[in-house]
Amino acid sequence: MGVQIIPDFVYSLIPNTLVLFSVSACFILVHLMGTLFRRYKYVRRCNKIPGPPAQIPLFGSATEFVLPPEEIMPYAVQLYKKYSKKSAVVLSSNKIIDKGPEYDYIQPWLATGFLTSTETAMGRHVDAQQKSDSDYFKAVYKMTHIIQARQTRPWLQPDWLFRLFPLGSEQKRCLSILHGFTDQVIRERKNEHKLRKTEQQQPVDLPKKDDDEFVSKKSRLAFLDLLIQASQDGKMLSDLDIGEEVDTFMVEEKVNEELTRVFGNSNRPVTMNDLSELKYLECCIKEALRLYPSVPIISRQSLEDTIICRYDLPVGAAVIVSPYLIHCDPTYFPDPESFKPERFFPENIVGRHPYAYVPFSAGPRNCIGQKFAMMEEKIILASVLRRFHVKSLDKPRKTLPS
Ligand code: HEM
Repeated sequence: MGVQIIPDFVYSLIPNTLVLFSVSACFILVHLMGTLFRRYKYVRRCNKIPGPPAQIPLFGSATEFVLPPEEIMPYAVQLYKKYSKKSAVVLSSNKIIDKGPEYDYIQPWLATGFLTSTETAMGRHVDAQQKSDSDYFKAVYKMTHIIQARQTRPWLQPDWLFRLFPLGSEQKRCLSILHGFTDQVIRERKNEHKLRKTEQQQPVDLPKKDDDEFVSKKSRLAFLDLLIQASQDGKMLSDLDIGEEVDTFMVEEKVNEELTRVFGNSNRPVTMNDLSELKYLECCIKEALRLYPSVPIISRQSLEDTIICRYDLPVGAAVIVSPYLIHCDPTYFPDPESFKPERFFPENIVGRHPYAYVPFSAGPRNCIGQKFAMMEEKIILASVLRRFHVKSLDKPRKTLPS
């Protein structure tokens, strides 16, 4: 039987290791207690702000939003109706100016390619609407789902922890599809540019493109007869459906009248002067941004302790402002679900709360591109509507989530 000899210095190390271990454990414990106590004080301060009571101590109301993505907005509407008794101006504050952490989860996708990879904006057609099952289309939806999940579930928020969950590997897979597509688009566009350069060096007589014909008023009116025919005595389209189509048509008609007044029958490009004339079109764009704000939720984080509406908001608190909810508030926009460009006529905006309409946010962190965006939309819409009669295949939103 062999005898194992343990050197003396190993014995001398054991008490030292024990001491080190105990000191570390104490240190961690004290640190943990301190963090929990700070968190307790923080949640206690936040709980004085009207809102749903915390379900799990120390989590505050964060767990309220651990819901399937499609249920988040309807629930937010309920909370808004219940608790939004006072209007507080958060967006103009210089203390609540930092972007909230909710944006971090969009970063891996948006920062590296989302803006350049949407559909036909880059001149390449994804065919997503026809091929709704395309990998790209699925990846877009999956990514929005993952972002929402991370925004509402604290355990998915630290990057290292998120990577351990199946959603972490799912995100990796989606990003490789989305970025792969972007890279391909850029490659193709570069090749096209190269080709065009070569063509320019060897000029050829291209056949002249036919001028686009305006859709005549007569044929636009025939559209109504078509609707009535299509209704087949209410079997295909109800009176309500026809009514909606007629409302849409009336708006279109007004836009078309304005376009005809400004451009006549000319096919000339849109000028800066024209843009200031297209007042009704501008109201239509504003109304569309009211009902369907591109940024439905804005998140901010307070830089220091702040008082809002007499409530104490501790430093670091996340504040969510929802243009989507504000825009649907009947206090500011009666009959909020209806598309009524007239709401934005100068006489109708008199007296409206200056923060009741915030599709471009407001205050010190508002959208720096809003004038450009409005001009761009006007030019594109004017150019398309002068030549085509457009009909959405999507039904307008029927009812607000209750
Ligand atoms: C209809 C089109 C657009 C809408 C609805 C829109 C809306 C918004 C909103 C709501 C914000 C604030 C987001 C937040 O604080 O979380 C924002 C920020 C911003 N937008 Fe836009 N935007 C549009 C087009 C543009 C364009 C065309 C540009 C650039 C040319 C642009 C540049 C920016 C920038 C740089 C910010 C960040 C400002 C900051 O954080 O200080 N936007 N936009």
